[in-house]
Amino acid sequence: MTEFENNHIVLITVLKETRKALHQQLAEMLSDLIEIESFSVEESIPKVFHSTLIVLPNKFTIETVKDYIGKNCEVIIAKRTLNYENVDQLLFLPEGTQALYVNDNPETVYESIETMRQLGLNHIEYIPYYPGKTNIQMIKLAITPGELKIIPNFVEKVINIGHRLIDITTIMSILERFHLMEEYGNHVSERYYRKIVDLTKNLAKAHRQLHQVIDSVGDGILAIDNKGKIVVFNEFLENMLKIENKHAIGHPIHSIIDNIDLLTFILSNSQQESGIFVVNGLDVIVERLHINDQSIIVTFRNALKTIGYERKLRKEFVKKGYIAKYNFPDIVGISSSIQETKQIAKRLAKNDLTVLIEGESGTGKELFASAIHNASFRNSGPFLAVNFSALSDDLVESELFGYADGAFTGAKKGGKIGLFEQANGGTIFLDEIGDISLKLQARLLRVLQEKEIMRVGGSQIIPIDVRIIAATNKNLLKMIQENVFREDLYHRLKVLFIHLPELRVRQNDVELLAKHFVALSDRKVKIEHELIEELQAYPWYGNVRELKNTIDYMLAVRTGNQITKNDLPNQHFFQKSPHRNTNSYTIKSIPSFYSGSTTLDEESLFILNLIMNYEENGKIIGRRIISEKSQEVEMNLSEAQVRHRLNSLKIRGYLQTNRGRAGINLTSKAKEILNTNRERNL
Ligand SMILES: Nc1ncnc2c1ncn2[C@@H]1O[C@H](COP(=O)(O)OP(=O)(O)OP(=O)(O)O)[C@@H](O)[C@H]1O
Repeated sequence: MTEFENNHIVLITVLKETRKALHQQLAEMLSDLIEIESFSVEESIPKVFHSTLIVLPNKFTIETVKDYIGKNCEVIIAKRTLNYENVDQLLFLPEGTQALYVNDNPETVYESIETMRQLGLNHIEYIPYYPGKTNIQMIKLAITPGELKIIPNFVEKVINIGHRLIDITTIMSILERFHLMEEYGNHVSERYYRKIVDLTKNLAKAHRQLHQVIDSVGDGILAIDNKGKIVVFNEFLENMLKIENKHAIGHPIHSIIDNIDLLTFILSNSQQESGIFVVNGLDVIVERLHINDQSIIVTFRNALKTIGYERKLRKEFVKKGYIAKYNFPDIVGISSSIQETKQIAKRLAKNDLTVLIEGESGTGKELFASAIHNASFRNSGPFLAVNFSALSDDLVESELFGYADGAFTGAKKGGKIGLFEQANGGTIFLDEIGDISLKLQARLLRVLQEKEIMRVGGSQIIPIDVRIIAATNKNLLKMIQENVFREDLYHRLKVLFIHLPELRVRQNDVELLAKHFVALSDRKVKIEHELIEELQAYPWYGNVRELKNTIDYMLAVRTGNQITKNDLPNQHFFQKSPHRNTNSYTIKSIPSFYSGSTTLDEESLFILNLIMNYEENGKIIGRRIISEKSQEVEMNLSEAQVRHRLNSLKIRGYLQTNRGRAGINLTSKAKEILNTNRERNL
């Protein structure tokens, strides 16, 4: 799957009006999280988009706009729903009113009429109308979702119910695509429901039919007025709670809900605005909103069925299954650094102590953990890989430690066995250990010290026999200084230690790895020699995983039996340097061959600038000085990294080594770029 560079989406529509309406809606929901751009064919679309998440208002638009959708784009076709805010205008029409329903194509016309009927707005007789329709009835009243331009002339009165809105599941898909779901999903859905809630307030005053609007929402909705009486109780909730609406409306909330925890939650003013409860045997996500400090609105979603993301996250949590897939021979690399690391890891495998693996993302931490397990005496036991970045604290805790019978509302009967217990006799791999809360750190420390666990809400001590391998791509020492990681836990974890070298300091592994990944998919494909040189010169901030993704991409787009420089993805594909905000250079971190223009990554630019300064002052500069200077701007390049950069700059024609004198010289190509950049920065 392509990773897009920024949280950025482009909405493309045919008509300007649709663009404006949907842009406004997306902006209301998402603008603080995602940058939204929008274009319409009517106003003109300025360019072809690449590596972009494109949102289209319906499937008919694809054909019209397909030429603007370039390489590596992903398209989300929005699901649309009636704009509930505006339908109240229809309620006051007398029974049997005839109205043209006007939209731009037959399919949406019939679909919308169906939705209107489902909403209970069937006191109106809808007559389909769309451009090109034959057999037209001259009706004087028209209803349209924003398509004012195509209303036929004979119509005298138009009710514009506004453009159909993008529905919540599409909004959630967008969030998920940028991995924002876990953190912001609730928050955004709250905004969405708030709209509906505002509507409910109007509705209460208006017409009983409006309840059907509320009923059409696929979640339970309950509203309570300032006296604690129920004012809205929709059909979904009737089914969920097995209580008829007429027995709920007007009654105090406590006469309807007898689950004390749920009731307390609904009526409390606490910060927590959502929780998981068991309602009639179902796991339900309940969200609470206070409106004007007086009324309360509560939504009930079936945790497993509705959006289903909690379950997905759980799956993600134990994402790699229960078997260790990799062995030491699967770890490819001829560089001395990787060879040495493998030797050390093999020795550690024979031991049963805790291991901490440190390394940037994509350097192969999980690969090593798996190989260590397989080479250890525990290899016939389970290997469980858990990733801490995926779930909330409470869920992590119950997943890891399990819970006792009746531990909390929603706890399954008989309790649940946690991952530590499941890993008994084997190894548990705790990935992204730097992401766990201090509370969990304390629990984990106890596991390491005592080799025993206690289930959440339980009192029984359960001994466990599990080897722990932890991994981090964060600087735990720095986190200790910042008081967000416990020092005692760090030492317990780091009994044995492996550091995995970044791919950019083992340039000589690139060729072998590239060939390895090609071979994994199709042995017959060759790699062009020049491409290998380009790959070796690239800094690979996403390490081996990024190289693998790049090769996979090229294998997919190649035309012949060889992958070449022409198959390289464009610049947005690549992960940026983590240092990209630490200095003020304007030229971004993409080497020239990827962007097609003369751009340089910040580190290379920093090095070239430094060499120029030294040259201008008649001084000689070497690797050590460059490395030291890089520490001053927190770029922290080791001498090996500097050597690698210098080589790469040489290959790309920015540097030459002058045999007559010691040191390195800039080429005219480099000087030109640096001078332009200086002018730009002035
Ligand atoms: N030396 C290697 N030889 C072969 N494949 C490798 C090597 N190093 C990494 N890989 C591959 O690169 C990908 C990323 O590796 P892995 O998941 O182990 O990285 P990681 O350091 O755990 O990443 P993260 O910190 O992001 O979880 C995997 O597909 C893995 O198989």
